Amino acid sequence: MRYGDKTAVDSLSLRVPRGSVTAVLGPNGAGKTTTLETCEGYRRPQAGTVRVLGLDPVRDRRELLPRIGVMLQGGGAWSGVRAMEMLRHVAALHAHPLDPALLSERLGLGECGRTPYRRLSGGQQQRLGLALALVGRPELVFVDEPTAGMDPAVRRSVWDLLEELRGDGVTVVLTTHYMEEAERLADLVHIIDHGRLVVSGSPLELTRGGAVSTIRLVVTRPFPPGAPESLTAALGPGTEVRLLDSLSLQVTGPADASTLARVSRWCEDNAVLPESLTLGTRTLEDVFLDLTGRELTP
Ligand SMILES: Nc1ncnc2c1ncn2[C@@H]1O[C@H](COP(=O)(O)OP(=O)(O)OP(=O)(O)O)[C@@H](O)[C@H]1O
Repeated sequence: MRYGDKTAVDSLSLRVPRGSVTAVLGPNGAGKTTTLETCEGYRRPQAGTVRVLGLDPVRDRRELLPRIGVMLQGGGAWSGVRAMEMLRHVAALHAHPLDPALLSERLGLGECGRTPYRRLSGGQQQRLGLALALVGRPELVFVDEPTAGMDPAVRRSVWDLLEELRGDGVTVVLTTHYMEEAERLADLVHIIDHGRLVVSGSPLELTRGGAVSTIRLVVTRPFPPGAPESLTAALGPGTEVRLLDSLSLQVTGPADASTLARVSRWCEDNAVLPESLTLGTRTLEDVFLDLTGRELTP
């Protein structure tokens, strides 16, 4: 997919298993929304093929639309329409809708049912957007940044709902910036950057790739100059040391007792007083950084 000279999605090849939750993860401008919009039939691919439930999203739109739900990143409702009015309207367009009252209750929209769309808070607009995507009992739902702008409690209730959908056999494709969201919800994560696939796998496969883990060292006074290089030399091959800030660094490599002992000996030899030394598995953030050399969330 190109916009003028700009290539937004480039030779991207993804497959989403039925009944799974698939997360498309990537930094701003990676091409996530363009990918989703192409699957939803809003954009015709300039090259390549898209099939959704076996159908062509542009050519077979009439057949496909009743079977999918779409939550856009913003908008999707008239500015003056009241929340419940909109939900009931969309429900009425479907053959076997969910009960709008129950769904709105579930998403905590009860108290703002009479509020015009433009006066809803960002989080309420998001929840209404999700309700609109789900009310027609879709087989497959596309959700673009479903919990952006939501407070943590509401975000968790949306996660519960998305998990229930999977339990009911609904296929969920979501884009997200939140690592925690992808790690918690997704069966399969596709990390994309500059419109290309960087890596795919389950969160566990990606974060536990081999025996690689991290050790995080936090110290009480700033590290001496050249600390990462000297620690790298002390640890030997197979480990990588990255300064996170003046008081903390991260070692990536085999997080075993011998590496821990060497880190601790290096602290002693360099008069560095550790405040904490913690072992952790890698996050999807680390995976992205390793593969691209850049941060996922700026
Ligand atoms: N309508 C458009 N016209 C021109 N360029 C566009 C258009 N839509 C997107 N782009 C560009 O295409 C690239 C991919 O954009 P896209 O919105 O698909 O990324 P994204 O991963 O969804 O980003 P975000 O996380 O910010 O939503 C970006 O560089 C963006 O600036």
